[in-house]
Amino acid sequence: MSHEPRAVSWTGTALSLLDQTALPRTVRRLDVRDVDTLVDAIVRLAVRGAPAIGVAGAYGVALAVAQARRENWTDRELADAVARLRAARPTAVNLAVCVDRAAARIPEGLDAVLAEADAVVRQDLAANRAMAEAGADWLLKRVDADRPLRILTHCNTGALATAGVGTALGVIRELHARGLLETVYVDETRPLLQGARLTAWELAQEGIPHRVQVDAAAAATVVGGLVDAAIVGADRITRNGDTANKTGTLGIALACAHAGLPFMVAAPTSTLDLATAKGASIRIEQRGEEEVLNLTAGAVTAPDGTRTRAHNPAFDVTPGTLVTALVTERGVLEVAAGELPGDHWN
Ligand SMILES: CSC[C@H]1O[C@H](OP(=O)(O)O)[C@H](O)[C@@H]1O
Repeated sequence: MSHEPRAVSWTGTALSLLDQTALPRTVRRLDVRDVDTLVDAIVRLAVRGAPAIGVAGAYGVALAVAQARRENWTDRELADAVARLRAARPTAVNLAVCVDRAAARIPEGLDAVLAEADAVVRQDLAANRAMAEAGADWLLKRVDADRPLRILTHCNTGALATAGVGTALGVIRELHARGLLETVYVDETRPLLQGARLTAWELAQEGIPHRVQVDAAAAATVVGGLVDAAIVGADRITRNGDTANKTGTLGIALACAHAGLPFMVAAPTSTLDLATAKGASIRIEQRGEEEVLNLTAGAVTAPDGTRTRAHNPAFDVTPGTLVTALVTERGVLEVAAGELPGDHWN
């Protein structure tokens, strides 16, 4: 799949979302014309992925301005709608940053808000391209293999999570384009299966060789020498390089450290939260227990929810000391070796 059709696009009067809850079985778009429908779409991951929800948030401010005009909202009502949009999901920093960027343009009118949202898209497209190149260059130098590489990835970090070719999946696409990718081990990424449903769909569309594995297999895949590196995305990176990403990421980083393999994080600088010193301060989204308990595979269901509870943190935090390389559009930092984002970018 190229990055068309895009996960998020503005039609001129509505926000068009590729409904990621329906993929891969059904490809359908949602035309969203009001803020609370967009908030709901973000909360239930119809649109998801840190950069993509940043884009949706920026255009969501334009929806709010148009809705305010249509429904004669007061300034307070408009501000409240923007606040609901900004708070839809707490961990990915891109949402708040991009909503704030677009909201700052409200006094100039709808066209200015749309121009800011368009700029968010352009910047993410360019960042994706830069990260794909830089990440592939760094990894090929680091691994120094005379053969195509085997990569493990987690969740979905591709065109469905960004405005372009992806973050970690952009690096993987670049390796494939250079003829230097043997295969991708794709963690299914329970409970919502972003890997098995979305990453597999993107890779299959482009004939990129891959195999889906249960999340619990990731450590043995790494330690067993089946891959040369792991590349993941991020939702929020603090000043010391601590990285919030989809639950399960920390285990992969620990396995890579144990196996002496590169653990790479690919994220645009729009995912950096340099105002936060370390990962312990990141608010981790706690999602509904039903996502864990409603096991759909094999029609197995967990015991009655009244006694069987579930723990469903949407993300975990990987210490920067386990991040071999942080790939951004501004270059690659070897965080574990002491090159910290907070020291390099203000
Ligand atoms: C391009 S990074 C996408 C990032 O967002 C995902 O989370 P979710 O599917 O809950 O939005 C995951 O953490 C990915 O690494």
